[in-house]
Amino acid sequence: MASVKSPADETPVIETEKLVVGFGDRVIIDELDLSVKRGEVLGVIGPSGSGKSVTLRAIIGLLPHRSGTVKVLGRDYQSLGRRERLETERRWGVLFQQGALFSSLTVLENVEFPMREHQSLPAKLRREIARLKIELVGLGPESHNLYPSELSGGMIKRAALARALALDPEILFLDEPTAGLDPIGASKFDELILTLRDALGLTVYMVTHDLDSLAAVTDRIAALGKGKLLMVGTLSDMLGADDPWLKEYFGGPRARHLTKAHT
Ligand SMILES: Nc1ncnc2c1ncn2[C@@H]1O[C@H](COP(=O)(O)OP(=O)(O)OP(=O)(O)O)[C@@H](O)[C@H]1O
Repeated sequence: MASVKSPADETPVIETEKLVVGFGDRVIIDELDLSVKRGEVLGVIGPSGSGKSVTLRAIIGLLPHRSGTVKVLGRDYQSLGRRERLETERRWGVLFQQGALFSSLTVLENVEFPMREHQSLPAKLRREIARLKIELVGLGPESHNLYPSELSGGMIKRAALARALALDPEILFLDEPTAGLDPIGASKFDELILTLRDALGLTVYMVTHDLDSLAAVTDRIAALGKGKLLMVGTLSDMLGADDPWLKEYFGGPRARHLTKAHT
């Protein structure tokens, strides 16, 4: 299990306090308190539409919040000036649901992109670093000059992960990283996340619906429901939860093997 050798300590690197996010007259996230410790992998689950992606986007500053605070690496992002924001953004990498690679750039150019934006490195060095990141995520050199439309789903995820790692982040945000992958591809991706976490000391915030991924990768799980935190705890805690949605989620036929392994 991931939790056995987790290097997590108690310092929160992501912290929301009474976070409220809404659109028009709809409140999507309602006074959410959530904290992620350094070095841990937190899985975020919840029914479709419960606000998992909205929370992620609010934490990384892509969505404004109405009230409450979001602190990442000890800084309240919303109160930062432009320069400090850019400095903070360099310290995290994001893997969006569909990969969000630039379709007009090759894999190599996509991975170089954040370095172009945030660093002033000589072109040769930038290219060399991009090659290393691509190798790190398990893509071969034959992928370098391919465009996103020429990649398989698994390759897109890996290329997007290489781009998320381009600036040597401390935190990795993953939005459904294994969605759309076949079970073998998904479990390889899980292994990759754990290897990277252990090798690079990353903190990982992972939104997922994937039960196997939750079991393989996470140290703790936060369950959202109707904009609130239903529960936070280990997989074993989740398997013993009283909440009706959690009972159904972890008690359903797809979760039976987890129940056998963890209770
Ligand atoms: N830009 C937006 N404008 C208006 N409403 C939005 C916007 N983004 C998200 N929402 C609404 O916020 C709610 C939560 O969306 P979110 O994408 O966070 O759900 P989710 O929990 O990630 O769902 P899923 O598991 O299906 O991906 C949904 O009702 C969605 O319609």
